[in-house]
Amino acid sequence: MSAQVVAPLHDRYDEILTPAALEFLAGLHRRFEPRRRELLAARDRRYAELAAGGTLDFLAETKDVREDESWRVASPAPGLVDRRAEITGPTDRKMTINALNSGAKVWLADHEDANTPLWENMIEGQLNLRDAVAGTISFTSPEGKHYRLTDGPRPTIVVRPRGWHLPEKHILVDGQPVSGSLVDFALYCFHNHHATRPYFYLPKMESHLEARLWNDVFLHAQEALGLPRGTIRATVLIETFPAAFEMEEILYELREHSAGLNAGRWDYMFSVIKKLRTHGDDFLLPDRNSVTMTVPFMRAYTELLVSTCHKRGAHAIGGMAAFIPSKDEAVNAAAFEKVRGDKTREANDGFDGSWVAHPAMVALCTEVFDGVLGDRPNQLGNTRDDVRVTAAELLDVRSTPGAVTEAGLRSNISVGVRYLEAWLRGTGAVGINNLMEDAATAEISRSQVWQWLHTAVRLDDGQVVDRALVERLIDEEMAAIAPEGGRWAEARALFTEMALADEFAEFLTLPAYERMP
Ligand SMILES: CC(=O)SCCNC(=O)CCNC(=O)[C@H](O)C(C)(C)COP(=O)(O)OP(=O)(O)OC[C@H]1O[C@@H](n2cnc3c(N)ncnc32)[C@H](O)[C@@H]1OP(=O)(O)O
Ligand SMILES: O=CC(=O)O
Repeated sequence: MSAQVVAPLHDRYDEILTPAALEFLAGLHRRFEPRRRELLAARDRRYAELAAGGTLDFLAETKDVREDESWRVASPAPGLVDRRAEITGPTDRKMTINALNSGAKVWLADHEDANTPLWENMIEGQLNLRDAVAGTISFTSPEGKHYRLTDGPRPTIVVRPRGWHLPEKHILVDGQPVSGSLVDFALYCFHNHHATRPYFYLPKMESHLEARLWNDVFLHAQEALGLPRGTIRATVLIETFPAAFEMEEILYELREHSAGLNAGRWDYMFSVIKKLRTHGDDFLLPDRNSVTMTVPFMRAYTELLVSTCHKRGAHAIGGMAAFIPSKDEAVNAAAFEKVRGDKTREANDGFDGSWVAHPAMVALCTEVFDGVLGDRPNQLGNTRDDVRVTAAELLDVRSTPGAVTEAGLRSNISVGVRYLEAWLRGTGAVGINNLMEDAATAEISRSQVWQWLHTAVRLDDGQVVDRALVERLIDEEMAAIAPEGGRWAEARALFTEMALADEFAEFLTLPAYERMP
């Protein structure tokens, strides 16, 4: 039996949900679902060890991989040699065209954190990707503005599928929901491998064994589709605390298919909070917006990422500065200055390129990397032999300067509820207070509220965070938002539930997905 679709089939959905594509997906599901489940259970076991007082360290059992100087990842694939400016964003039709016209070298086409896994988003996203790859995509907005692809070089498309934890409840195999990761991977790969090389950004992995699972998925897919080994390429986001201790092993597992690593800073912060949320002051971060990339634990992580990548011939791609353009001139100038500073630090540290959230920032990122790369397509030769990062440095969260404040608590509440409201409506990335907010940044906000409450943190003004305070601030922040229409009541209820519950929700997207039609 093939995969079964249990959701409405709108116009053109039959072009994506073809019998052959569903058969391919069902084959992947049957082969890999038991391992996916086992690896998710392994995450839980590892967390239980941490909660019981354990710590993170480089793995003893993979020492040989780290100490073997001889191996390298595959040479950079066509379209992925020069990655100095990468734009990220959802795959809705208008933004797909805007991203492809942006002048970036790469477009991260996001089926993950900048997207809501609403059924329509997922399937229409695949249609948009297919039309984009074919070069036929166009769009007319409700206001009558026409969008089409401009002439000139276009970014290489790199699709970010959902993480291993997310199910796709609208497609069943043998009565079970399939993995969202496999749906996004399979449908894109199946429909586009004739016209383009299938490239991916892989999110939220917690171990090299999860990378091994992806590698086996690639091997199987290549064989099933008649593609030469190594055609599929993947850049892995190092964005969980455990993965920072396994960067080299992750490259090794995917070496035939590797296109490097990316420093997914926002999810990384979320993971630091999540994994050591009950460990007290040693792992207590100050207000979200005060944690910069230059604090010791973030610096250790990015330095290790660049040196690990370049030692193995892999690209190191920088992360997202969340400042976005504004209509207010002063705010806009400050946003560009902050992004310039961030990209300059990354380029000087040896990154080969970096991310921007908005087309208006592509030129800035390009200019900064041009300044360091010049005519070279990347700086893989900058092996950063000066870098030595210890486990203790990766774990040094305690040295992060800054305070936990009522303003920070309020901001976390306000951002968390606003983001959830947009998410429930089907929008996965929004601008709030001149910052790009997506699932990763919102995860930090709601996790800090949980952590500060459940460990009774004392704010800088002496107040202790307790249930009464959080409930009062939720009331006040909701009053300030003055919500009308939309899905505010559900967003507030979900945020409150996640903030106050004894059990920490592993991902905000899981309970939110249950509330989605
Ligand atoms: C932590 C991480 O995982 S980061 C990676 C995931 N996050 C993302 O990818 C976020 C990407 N960015 C975005 O989604 C958007 O920039 C937002 C939501 C933050 C702001 O979007 P808007 O409010 O539409 O911004 P703004 O009004 O300035 O946009 C101007 C134009 O640029 C377009 N645009 C803005 N960002 C993008 C983008 N990333 N890709 C393509 N087009 C974009 C808008 O669609 C709009 O087009 P139009 O003029 O043709 O209507
Ligand atoms: O996915 C990227 C991040 O910063 O999180």
